[in-house]
Amino acid sequence: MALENGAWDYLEKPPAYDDVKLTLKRALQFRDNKMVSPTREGFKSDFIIGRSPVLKKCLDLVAKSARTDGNLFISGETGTGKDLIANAVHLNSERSGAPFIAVDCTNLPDTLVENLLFGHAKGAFTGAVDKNEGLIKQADKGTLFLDEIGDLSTAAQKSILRVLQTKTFRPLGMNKELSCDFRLISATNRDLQAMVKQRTFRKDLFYRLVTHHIHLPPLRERPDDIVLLADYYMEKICAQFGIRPKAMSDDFIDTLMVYDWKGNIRELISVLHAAVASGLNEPRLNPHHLPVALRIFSRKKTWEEQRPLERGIENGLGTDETGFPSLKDFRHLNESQYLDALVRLSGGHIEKACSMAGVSRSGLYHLLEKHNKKLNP
Ligand SMILES: Nc1ncnc2c1ncn2[C@@H]1O[C@H](COP(=O)(O)OP(=O)(O)OP(=O)(O)O)[C@@H](O)[C@H]1O
Repeated sequence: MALENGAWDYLEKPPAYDDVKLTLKRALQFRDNKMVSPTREGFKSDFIIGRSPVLKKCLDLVAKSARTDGNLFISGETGTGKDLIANAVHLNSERSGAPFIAVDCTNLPDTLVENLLFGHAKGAFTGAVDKNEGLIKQADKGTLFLDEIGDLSTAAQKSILRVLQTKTFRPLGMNKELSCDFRLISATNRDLQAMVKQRTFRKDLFYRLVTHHIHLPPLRERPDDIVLLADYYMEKICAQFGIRPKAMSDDFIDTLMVYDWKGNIRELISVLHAAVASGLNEPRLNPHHLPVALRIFSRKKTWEEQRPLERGIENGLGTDETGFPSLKDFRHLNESQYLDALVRLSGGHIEKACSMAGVSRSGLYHLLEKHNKKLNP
């Protein structure tokens, strides 16, 4: 009844910490998506997850670009969402009622490019028993998305440039030119500017492509988005498995946040799939459900980041000036290690812990909160 009357979610008593956290996170994300910047008013983007400042900036550009009709070029590492953004631009543009035609330019043989893009007339070559409408004609009034444009051969670059300049093309075996009206979006994870310098990509084509340019940041540069994406995809993946969404422990999330995500969001989705499969019968996922290579990477990185400080402490601060910790860091780490030992040795009993440490209850809770630790981890 409560849900029917507009409640966001409900929690069963006694509420588990993870459940409260998950529910609050979802509610905050929902609120954030509603409080979009004025540039994005009316822009449909609830399928694009993330609220890091860098992503928000990109989305403002995406929304602006959707309102215009100039060619858009999207760059970014593999798996950062170039395809997703191209779709969002089309969906939010005036061309959304017409087709969105995507072409993967990887490994397109020269012999096929013209036929694929421009189509052919009946009898144009042996085997052409029917006429074939090429992708450019299919994208008429809509959007043509050339994915991995950096992989186009020189010959194909020339053909595309001509279409962009004249807005006409000629199907194979036809003796007249046809006109076309499409918006071009292109994307690549290669450094197109460097390719122009090396003369492996045409400069004139490059300038035609980049009326608008959006660069999607890699996931490791927006770690806050990792948590939101993990929540979003955890729910989806669990729904695919036909199970309740699994909670993720703080350690699990920390491990994800430290990883470098070379395959970006695509890699995150596949890691979550693997984790769900590995912890299928458990309500909460822990780091041991993650692939070993990922855990080793994250552990090593955390260890290396902490190393100068820990080394300093282990050596009684030694004599080496390099990596000498600030007093604040030194105190913080000592305090944190002290709390770990206190929690362990007191067995998590508050009275015992207070008496061992000689602090008040509120003092101990304050310290635990400061270090993001719990008495009963
Ligand atoms: N911000 C996001 N929110 C939700 N899902 C995302 C987001 N960004 C990417 N994804 C998802 O990540 C996966 C990879 O995204 P996409 O295929 O768009 O990446 P790409 O940059 O085009 O990769 P490639 O260069 O390899 O073609 C897709 O499943 C996509 O839906």
